[in-house]
Amino acid sequence: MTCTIVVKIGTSSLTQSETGNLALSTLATLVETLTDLRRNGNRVVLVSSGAMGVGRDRLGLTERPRAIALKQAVAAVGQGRLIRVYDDLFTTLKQPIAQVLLTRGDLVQRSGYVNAYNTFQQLLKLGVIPIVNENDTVAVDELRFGDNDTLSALVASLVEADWLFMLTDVESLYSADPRSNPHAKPIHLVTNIQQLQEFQVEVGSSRSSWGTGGMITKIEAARIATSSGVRTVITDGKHPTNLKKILSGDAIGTQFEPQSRPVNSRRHWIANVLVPMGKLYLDPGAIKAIKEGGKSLLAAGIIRVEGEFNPNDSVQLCDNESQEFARGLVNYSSSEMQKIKGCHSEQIPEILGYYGAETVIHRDNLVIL
Ligand SMILES: Nc1ncnc2c1ncn2[C@@H]1O[C@H](COP(=O)(O)OP(=O)(O)O)[C@@H](O)[C@H]1O
Ligand SMILES: N[C@@H](CCC(=O)OP(=O)(O)O)C(=O)O
Repeated sequence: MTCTIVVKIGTSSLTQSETGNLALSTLATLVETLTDLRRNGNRVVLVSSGAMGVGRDRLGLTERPRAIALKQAVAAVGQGRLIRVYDDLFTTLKQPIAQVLLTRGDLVQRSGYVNAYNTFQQLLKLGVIPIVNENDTVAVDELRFGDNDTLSALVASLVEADWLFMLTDVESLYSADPRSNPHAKPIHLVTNIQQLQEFQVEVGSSRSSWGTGGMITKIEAARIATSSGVRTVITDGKHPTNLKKILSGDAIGTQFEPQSRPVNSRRHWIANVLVPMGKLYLDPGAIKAIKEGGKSLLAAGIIRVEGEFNPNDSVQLCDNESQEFARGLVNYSSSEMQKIKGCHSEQIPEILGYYGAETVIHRDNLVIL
């Protein structure tokens, strides 16, 4: 059976740890594997990190740049080089590729999201393998994905993938960071993300010298992807041929099973793509009505309002322990919300001086996390 496959490869797998040079044999094997998968009728997307690592190598920098302008300049140097190498390798096999550089800002407008969806569909229909990276050279902090693990999960859900593979420098997720804990045990199957608490998985802060995020962003990516119905695998990037074995049923790496009832595209966009601009703290009655009754949020249930936002912005809904349990699009600005919080809906016209929406967040614009 053919399927849609997104493969994310991290800097740690693309480069040699001792020299920082490109790991050419890994790249060549990856290119051969992806081309084979494509020729067998699958739709394939590659999310490749490496702009910073390759740019650093090209410029002979020995330390990770800290200044934003320098980071953006290094990424600009590296991205061109990286795509050139990919194009040379894929062209040897007569496989067309496309470069797709995205920032979160490109997807936060619903129209931008739909536009990106259409472009990916067209590329995949043409038999092209899109190679995606964050547009590091222009991305500003508030509108960055920040790491390619999150980007790959959002791309996987955007293209309605069946599989997301995150290739890294460890064979799987372990019960603890294997770099610092020699007794860490591999985890083979995660049926839902909450299980990681039961397994008492510790996520160390270590990451490869040019990687971003470490294991924590891979777990968050697995949460996003599985909630959209995408089966997710964390596995070793040094052996890309394992992708075929995993697709044929071998239990290699860590597999995260997709949720049986994935959220639809619009809800996924609200929950994972939009950047929340504020927080609403709710009373227990409102929390219960939303979580158990699937109801809209009314002003009466709001205890506290944080942040500055406008109508249609996304906000986080939190309980009194500051735990976020849902996200939604508001019908009122933060200054209006400060005035109407705790009030009954009938009082709103009198307080604000006009008739606004009856609900603060309509249930169609609310997603339980
Ligand atoms: N529980 C864990 N299981 C496996 N690896 C972990 C864990 N906690 C932390 N890590 C670290 O995460 C690193 C991989 O992340 P990163 O360097 O960002 O890779 P990449 O460049 O592939 O994105 C591993 O080298 C490992 O040291
Ligand atoms: N966009 C950045 C990659 C950021 C990132 O997530 O890196 P990694 O942890 O190596 O996957 C780059 O191309 O260098």
